Formats: sequence, structure tokens, C-alpha cells
Amino acid sequence: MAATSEKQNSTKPPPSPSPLRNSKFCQSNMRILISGGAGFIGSHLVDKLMENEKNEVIVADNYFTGSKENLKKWIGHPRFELIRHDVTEPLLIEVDRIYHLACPASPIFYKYNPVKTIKTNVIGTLNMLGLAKRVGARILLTSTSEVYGDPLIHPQPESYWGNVNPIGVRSCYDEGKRVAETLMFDYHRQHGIEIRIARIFNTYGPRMNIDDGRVVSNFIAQALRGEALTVQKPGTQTRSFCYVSDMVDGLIRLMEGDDTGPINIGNPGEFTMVELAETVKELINPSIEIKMVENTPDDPRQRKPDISKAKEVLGWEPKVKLREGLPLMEEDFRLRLNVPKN
Ligand SMILES: NC(=O)c1ccc[n+]([C@@H]2O[C@H](COP(=O)([O-])OP(=O)(O)OC[C@H]3O[C@@H](n4cnc5c(N)ncnc54)[C@H](O)[C@@H]3O)[C@@H](O)[C@H]2O)c1
Ligand SMILES: O=C(O)[C@H]1O[C@H](OP(=O)(O)OP(=O)(O)OC[C@H]2O[C@@H](n3ccc(=O)[nH]c3=O)[C@H](O)[C@@H]2O)[C@H](O)[C@@H](O)[C@@H]1O
Repeated sequence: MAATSEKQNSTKPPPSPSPLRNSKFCQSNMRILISGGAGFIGSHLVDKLMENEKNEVIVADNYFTGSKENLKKWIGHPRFELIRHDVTEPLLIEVDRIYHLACPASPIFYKYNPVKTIKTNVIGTLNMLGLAKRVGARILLTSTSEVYGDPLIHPQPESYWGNVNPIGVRSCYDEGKRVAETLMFDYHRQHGIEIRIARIFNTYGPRMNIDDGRVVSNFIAQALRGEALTVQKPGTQTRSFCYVSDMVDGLIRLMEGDDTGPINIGNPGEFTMVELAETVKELINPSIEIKMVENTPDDPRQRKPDISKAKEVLGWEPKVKLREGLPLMEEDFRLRLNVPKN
């Protein structure tokens, strides 16, 4: 069922930034924390933010699904810092912006330790909001299209409240992110914190873990290893795939814009899993087989973002089509799997 949410403005002014920000020891104009910055999207966000010499970037990550390898070109850089930190514990530092990404994203990994996943989403987000409140930082949460569950409205606008199973095996993630969104708005209304919420739709690109378990990385790795592509039944379920550079551009625009969100950020090009498998086969390895395998419970049957709001409010829309993005990811996977192109 669709429902329209009212714009929920805060009644309080935002807290003032720490006086330390004006101290002579502060060399950058903007000190930015990225929780989960050693992961797939986070490390691309680091690359983009480090291009600006006025930015100082701090990554806090527990390396559950991320790695130092993703950030190796920045380690030792004077404007970059990497901290081994679990967001379920408080973090005391001085920053102006917080991109809060920390959370395993692949279903295999978030279902591996569901209690930890929900703690990461709830306690982790509370800790990041507490930090934002203490230092007067603006905070962006990377929420997910999974807040729409198995959607009954298609494509999904931000006003749709979703169709989520609260006790299913995916709930640690999708209900966890829903609570994280609630916490963001409660801190905004109660304490005047400046918040931004992105609802990210399936994103792919170089640096995804090879055995991450998500569909695009699975298919590319399988095609390169000469293994059959595993389409989970029925294969007619759809997803909309966004290339990572478009995603990073959308996240930065959202952070620096005036709208709290939530705003859908994703590519509206929609494909069935059979169509995706056929495209990967055609582009990477035409001799490969496609085989149907069992699916997991509560797999959403369709997913496509309505991005009217992102276009209007952020002036953002994705540029990279699936057929352009897949070869860029293939190149990276070839290098890491050591499979040269013939
Ligand atoms: N990639 C997508 O398609 C997608 C879609 C929707 C939402 N998102 C969201 O975007 C964010 C990044 O996703 P990603 O694809 O880069 O995933 P990823 O798994 O590559 O990155 C997540 C990062 O968070 C870190 N992490 C996990 N738990 C942590 C904890 N308790 N403390 C500190 N660090 C922790 C991991 O080690 C990893 O570096 C996540 O919040 C995810 O929910 C991603
Ligand atoms: O974009 C989102 O909001 C969410 O999307 C994904 O969740 P999901 O769409 O289930 O991602 P995949 O595991 O890549 O599955 C996509 C589809 O591919 C299918 N699949 C997966 C793997 C595979 O080998 N074969 C296959 O057919 C699945 O059944 C599913 O229908 C992400 O993993 C979440 O982190 C993210 O929040």
C-alpha cells in the first residue's frame, strides 16, 4: 500500500560545530568520516573525496567485508587516516561530515551473523548520530531499496512505505535499515542534527569482493572461471543496476545539497536475472552455460527506483549503462583472478 509521508522538518537549530574546528591545527576545510570506507562503495567514495585537496578523509572500518587493499593507494597520505573500529562501539573524533556506510551489504554476509547485522544497523547508527550531535556534523546514511521489501508498487517512489517481512531471514538487514532511518529522523527532529538519507539500489563495479555472493559479481566471476552462471529461480525477478561512479556522484550531491531525503539513488534500467545472465554470457564468455538453482527465502520479485526526486532535487541521474559498466568490472575481475583476455 502506498502512503505519502509529510516533510518532517526539525524544530531545533543544528548543534554548533566543535570550537576545535577553528583551531590553528586544523588544516583542512572539511574533515570527513566514512564508516565502512574500506568496503566496495566506501572505497570509491574515498577516491572521489580525496581528489579535493581541501578534504581530509578518515575511514573507520572493522574489515568484516572490506579490506585495506581497497584503500592501499591512500595509506600514508597526509590527508588520509584509517582506523580499525567497529561502529557498535562509540567513536570520539572531530569531523564535519559523516558518511555512514558501515554494514555488510551482500545477503550472504548480512545473514551470516544476523544479530551482529542488526546491532550494526541500530547501535552503529546510534553511535554515529551521537557523534554527529556532539560535534555538530552533518550525517548521511546509506539506506537501501530493501526498505521497500517485496514491493507492491512498481517502480518504487520514496513515499512508498514498503512490504517487509519483520521476522524473515532478511529482516536483520531490511528492518535494521528501517530502524536506522527512524533514528536519523528522530535525532533530526529532537536534536536538530543535519541528516541525509540515500536509498541505494543494487550497485556494482570494480572492487566488489570476488566471492561476495551478489549477483553481478557472481556472474562475472563464474563467466571468467568457466563455470555455469547460477540463476536463482524463477529468474524472472528483476533488479536495476547502478554503476558505482554514478552512485558516488549521487551520494556527494545528496550530502552537499539541502534535502534530508530519503532519496532513491539507483539506475532505473530494469533486468530479469535471466536477462542479466544472458548479457554477461554474451559480453564475457559466450560458451558458458546458464543453470537454474534454488533461491533463498523472501527474495524480492521486482525492484526499480523511481528517481524523479533525485533528478529534481539533486539534478542527478545515472550516466553509465549496464552494457558499459559490465566490461569495466570484467577488466578488474580479470586482473584479480589472473584471467587475461584472449
Ligand atoms: N552495494 C549495494 O548494492 C548497496 C545497496 C543498498 C545499500 N547499500 C549500502 O551501502 C553501504 C556500503 O555497501 P557496500 O556494497 O560497499 O558493502 P561492503 O560490504 O563492501 O561494505 C561495507 C563496509 O562496512 C564495514 N563494516 C561492516 N560492519 C561494520 C561494523 N560493525 N563496524 C565497522 N565497519 C563495518 C565492512 O567491513 C565493509 O568495509 C552499506 O551500508 C549497504 O547497506 C549498498
Ligand atoms: O540494492 C539493494 O537495496 C540491496 O540489494 C542487494 O540485495 P539483492 O538484490 O538481493 O542482491 P543480490 O544478492 O545481488 O541478488 C539479486 C538477485 O539475483 C539473484 N541471484 C543472486 C546470486 C546468484 O548467483 N544468482 C542469482 O540469480 C537473487 O536471487 C536476486 O533475485 C544487496 O545485496 C543489498 O545490500 C542491497 O541493500
